[in-house]
Amino acid sequence: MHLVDHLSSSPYSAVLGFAFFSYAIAAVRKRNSPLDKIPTVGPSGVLTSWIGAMRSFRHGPLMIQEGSEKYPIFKIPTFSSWLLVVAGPELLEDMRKASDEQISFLAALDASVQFDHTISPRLRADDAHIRVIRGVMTKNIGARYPDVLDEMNKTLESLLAGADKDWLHLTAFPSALQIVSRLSARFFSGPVLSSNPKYTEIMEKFAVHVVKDGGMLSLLPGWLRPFVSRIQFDTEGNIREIEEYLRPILAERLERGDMENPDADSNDLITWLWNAAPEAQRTLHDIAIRIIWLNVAAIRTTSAILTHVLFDLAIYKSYIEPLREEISTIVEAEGWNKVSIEKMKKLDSFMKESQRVHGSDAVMSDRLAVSDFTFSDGTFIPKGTRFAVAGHAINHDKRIYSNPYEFQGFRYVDMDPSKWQLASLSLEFMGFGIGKRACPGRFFAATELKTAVARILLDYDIKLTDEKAGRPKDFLGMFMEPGAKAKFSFKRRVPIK
Ligand code: HEM
Repeated sequence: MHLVDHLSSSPYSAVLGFAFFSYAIAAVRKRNSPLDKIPTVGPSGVLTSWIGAMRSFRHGPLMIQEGSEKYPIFKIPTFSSWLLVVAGPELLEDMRKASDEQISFLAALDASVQFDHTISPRLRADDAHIRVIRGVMTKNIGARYPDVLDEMNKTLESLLAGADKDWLHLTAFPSALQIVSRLSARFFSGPVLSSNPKYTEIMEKFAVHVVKDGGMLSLLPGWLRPFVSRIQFDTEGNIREIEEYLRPILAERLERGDMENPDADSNDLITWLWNAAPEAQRTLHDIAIRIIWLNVAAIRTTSAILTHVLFDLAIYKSYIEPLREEISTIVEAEGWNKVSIEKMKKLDSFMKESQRVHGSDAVMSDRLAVSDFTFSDGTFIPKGTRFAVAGHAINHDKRIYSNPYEFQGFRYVDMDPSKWQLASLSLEFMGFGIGKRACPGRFFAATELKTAVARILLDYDIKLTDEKAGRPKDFLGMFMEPGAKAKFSFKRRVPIK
């Protein structure tokens, strides 16, 4: 029998017919899709894009680097959908200027971290916590600086207690997490909670839970999410525990009438959030979930940068002495305070370079088009499209940086501080995001991080525990992860006073 006759008279014909029909529909749909006009990195055919998805799974950051060098906006195939990436300066400027009603940061964030299940749907009720960070919290960094310094000293005393006589080996990222969660807890909610390891442990657990479990839940159908979420993490139980820690503090302040005129001890996030919240959200629960979310936003990001900076100090040792000299000269003349920390320009530059080279994800600043959106070059994306910025590629663009892959710790020392300080925003540096929803905590993060590194540099020597193995690989998929297991070692260089 001829092959065609065989196929047409066998069950294969039905399968083949169905496959051909599906392919034809997919091809027509694809041709009509507005995204089809946007250039693709990797194969873009209905079937071949699966090969591209496999490539992007293994080498996504490289494909994004390639796309950024060729196009201002492009897409790469992934297993679930196209990943749309913006890299060109004019298009980034369009994103910077766009309103939340056009492209939404929160809708994109919510889609990936699933707030309803990982923290609470009430988080969406109001933006009070964002107003607080941008306003009263940032204004109070100077006034509250002594707490940051005191907590840093206490944290180092306990974390590095074994480093007096010999090298102490510590797993890098968890140690940075410990430092940052204590500093954040002290600044956010005072010394009683920052010195309570159970409180900081729950906050650290939330930081992992929201990102990891949220990401996993987002891949499941909506009806399954509440069940899986309950199996993964006892969100409600953990929130209740945080409420119990906050309850006596809040009750005492309300009884004393401290909220309107906070003294030094009650001038913190608990009071600020209470005052900023609309009446209906002045509840223990609402304060607790907002503090949890701000901890999540603050802890992982800051700990990752601290780890990268400490790795870079251990590797580029020639920077250590000039940095120590700068820090000790300024501290001897002016003491430890927010202004003296701001004057540490070499330290600022070193940390910014560390963030540039190692600290940005391949794609970041996700947005969701909540209405149809047209970029200034005419590129159209329909309502409902998610897109992101080529963070790592922009930070390694040779049109912006000379020798972009070379670590130059003092690259920004003499550059315009409004654009090139650690906490500055610029479309040529992707660290704290872009536009109206750029990180509101960046000023606190910069002060906290510089204090931590300055204290460590003055009192300790640092090296990679396994110098031969070198620095761990940066990327885990599209994300910059500072290596979960890598260790660094510390040894005290000045006696304890
Ligand atoms: C080095 C440390 C940090 C880094 C690298 C970082 C980075 C970022 C980035 C990239 C975004 C998204 C911006 C965008 O999509 O355009 C963001 C948002 C945010 N960050 Fe940070 N962040 C850091 C520290 C902090 C700290 C310490 C806080 C809290 C005090 C904080 C609170 C937030 C909040 C609340 C948002 C969401 C803003 C909104 O809803 O508009 N971050 N951060």
